[in-house]
Amino acid sequence: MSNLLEIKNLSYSRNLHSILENFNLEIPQGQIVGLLGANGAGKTTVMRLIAGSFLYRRGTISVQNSQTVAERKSKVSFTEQASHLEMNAPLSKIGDFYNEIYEDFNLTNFKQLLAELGLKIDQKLNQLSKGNYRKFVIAVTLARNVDLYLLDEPFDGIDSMSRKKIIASIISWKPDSATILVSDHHVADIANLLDSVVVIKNKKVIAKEAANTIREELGQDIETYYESYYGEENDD
Ligand SMILES: Nc1ncnc2c1ncn2[C@@H]1O[C@H](COP(=O)(O)OP(=O)(O)OP(=O)(O)O)[C@@H](O)[C@H]1O
Repeated sequence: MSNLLEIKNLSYSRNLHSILENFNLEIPQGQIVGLLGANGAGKTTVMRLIAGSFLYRRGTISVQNSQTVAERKSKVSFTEQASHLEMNAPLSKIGDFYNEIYEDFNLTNFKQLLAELGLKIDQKLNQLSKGNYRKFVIAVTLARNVDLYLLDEPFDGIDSMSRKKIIASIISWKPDSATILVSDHHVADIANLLDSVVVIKNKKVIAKEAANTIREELGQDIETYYESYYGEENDD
């Protein structure tokens, strides 16, 4: 299986504060991978670096063998890109807007995802509750046809029954070739979605394991596996 995402020896600092050091990560095509770590571990930063919203000086990031920011941007759909939208616009207009700016946007899929998530196309963005807004962000992110989807805490503010429904929608929507990196603090809730997990701590990937191995060979659930690595960050 070829790697869709390859991050090699990545180091990244912000305002002289080192956030990632010699960070390495490989993700095969077609997998749904949970990016786990405590608050401040660097999950959002890693996604911003992959998506090209943050620039790095040391190391390499390649998505489907593309390393330039412009090429990566065309291959990645990131939940954070759904910001700075016209809040007074109905979802139909936002769909049309995305359809104009992204060649890979699939309007039919967008409408279908909205319907599956219980949202109406004529609702205005500023009329959505926090949870429904998050559902819209998931729909607009997944409606692009790209190699890699970055979902940063996509279920934040969504009630647990809706989470289950959304996770079922993602599983049924996902094309075999699509790769998803998803962060979430409610590990148990997303466990069924995941093919593997990656744990970030002390600026690095400290653990990476297939979900099947965790369950069948280690005899643990994913939350217990994660908790065995969770703890205080080193203050170095
Ligand atoms: N502008 C900044 N200058 C310096 N350090 C920053 C800046 N913004 C973020 N950081 C630091 O970067 C680190 C990683 O933050 P990041 O948001 O990526 O973590 P996270 O794992 O996504 O956290 P959370 O789970 O709380 O969302 C944190 O230690 C944070 O303090």
